[in-house]
Amino acid sequence: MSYQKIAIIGGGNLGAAIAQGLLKSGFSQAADITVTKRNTTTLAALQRQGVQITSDNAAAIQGADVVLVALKPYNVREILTEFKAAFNSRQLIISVVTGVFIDELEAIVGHGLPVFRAMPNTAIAIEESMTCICQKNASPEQVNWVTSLFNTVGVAVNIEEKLMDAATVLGACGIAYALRFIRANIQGGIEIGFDVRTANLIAAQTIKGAAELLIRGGRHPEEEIDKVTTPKGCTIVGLNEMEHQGFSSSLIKGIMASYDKIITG
Ligand SMILES: NC(=O)C1=CN([C@@H]2O[C@H](COP(=O)(O)OP(=O)(O)OC[C@H]3O[C@@H](n4cnc5c(N)ncnc54)[C@H](OP(=O)(O)O)[C@@H]3O)[C@@H](O)[C@H]2O)C=CC1
Ligand SMILES: O=C(O)[C@@H]1CCC=N1
Repeated sequence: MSYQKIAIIGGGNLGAAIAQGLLKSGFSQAADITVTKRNTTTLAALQRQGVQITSDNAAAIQGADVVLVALKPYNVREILTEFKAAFNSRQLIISVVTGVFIDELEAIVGHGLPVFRAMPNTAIAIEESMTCICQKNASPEQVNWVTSLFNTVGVAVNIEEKLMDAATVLGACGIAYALRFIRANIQGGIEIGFDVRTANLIAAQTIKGAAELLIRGGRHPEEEIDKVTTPKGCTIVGLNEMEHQGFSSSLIKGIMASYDKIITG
């Protein structure tokens, strides 16, 4: 089993970020990565690093051991169907497309190929993705290979396909939610006296530290919150005011709205 040549079909925000992560981590050599897109001008930076950039999906798929599909949900079926003749029985397919089931992809690419769905996030560009993976038709070796790919560019976890939509909301959309939380901290920080650059640094590093406390310590957030909330102190006053304003509730409702959008289309 040799999976060296990777074709990323759809080099947009996520496809390009995956190529960057594969390069940066050393998982792939630039010459082994091909990225496709109709307007290739936006991929000049990858091209300068030696990645093959093309609009020729058929050639990219034919030359690949692994075809990683990063197209939009609304045109993925049509595009894969157009190029279905380019797939062969030795390939492995990975789709990062939201809401498109393995059975649908399998029916298009044929050959009984191992088909994976992966849900990374844009932090894959800096090897810090959280990636949820599920699969069909794959051997344990193939599962290990795909898992190790995503572990190289962050942290990977294997889940059941029925949880992929939830993984999309929590892990992939979650990047935007976390960044909006950081932005709100910056806005508050400016109001209490910091310039934007300093507020940005303090907010981002503080949130990174909070996340690391959970990841390294394996703890529940409330255990760490208890260590910060001095009785009669300023933290609990701030927290309670945030909750009076619906902080946790608004986040949970946002997560549910996002999930409903995937389910209902
Ligand atoms: N962005 C994110 O954070 C995440 C996205 N996803 C999923 O990943 C997928 C991609 O999302 P995202 O990268 O944000 O979307 P983008 O729109 O940025 O990327 C899709 C790319 O596909 C290209 N494309 C369109 N038609 C073709 C074609 N015929 N051949 C080759 N390329 C084509 C487009 O470029 P052009 O028009 O130049 O061809 C575009 O750059 C989606 O399914 C999304 O749900 C999953 C997790 C996170
Ligand atoms: O917003 C979206 O639909 C995509 C899926 C996950 C992140 N971005």
